[in-house]
Amino acid sequence: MSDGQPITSVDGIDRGERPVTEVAVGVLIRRDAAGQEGDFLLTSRPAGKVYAGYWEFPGGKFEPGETLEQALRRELQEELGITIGAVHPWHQEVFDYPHARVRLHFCKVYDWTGTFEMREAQQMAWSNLPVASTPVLPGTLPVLRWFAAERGLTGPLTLHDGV
Ligand SMILES: Nc1nc2c([nH]c(=O)n2[C@@H]2O[C@H](COP(=O)(O)OP(=O)(O)OP(=O)(O)O)[C@@H](O)[C@H]2O)c(=O)[nH]1
Repeated sequence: MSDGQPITSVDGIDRGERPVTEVAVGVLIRRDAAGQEGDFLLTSRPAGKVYAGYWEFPGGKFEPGETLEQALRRELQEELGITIGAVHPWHQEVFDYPHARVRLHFCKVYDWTGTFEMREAQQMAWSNLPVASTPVLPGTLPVLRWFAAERGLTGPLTLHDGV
């Protein structure tokens, strides 16, 4: 189920009703002195996970009883070693992958403390459009579209994916 939200199938296959896994995703953004949004942080998926090596925004699944903010705070601490400040929910999307149906709760984050540590041996890249770190996860592409719309950009979203 998806609570009536549109579902995007990554491969065009309709798998019918499936349980939805809630995922908290952090879109960390650097702002300039004037407060304008600039680079955003992408991380690569660690070896051993589905879509290993693909680039995404850091985050992960809610644990039982967690709120969105709690899940995001915990995931970014666990994966990156940072403590985030305010969480700004931005967009939600439901994606149907062969391995799972996920509802991605994308949140903007502008403030954090601590030093970035790649605790899952992933890579990180401060990025801007068009994104050079490819391939990106299918469920990550909409974020690049939203950035392009907000920033009034019409060119390619990535340098190598042909999108
Ligand atoms: N973190 C993250 N996950 C995404 C994004 N886009 C997207 O489709 N996903 C999907 O959301 C799910 C997140 O699961 P995950 O494996 O990263 O979560 P986790 O860290 O809790 O993993 P684990 O507890 O299974 O090890 C995956 O199915 C992943 O393919 C994204 O931008 N960021």
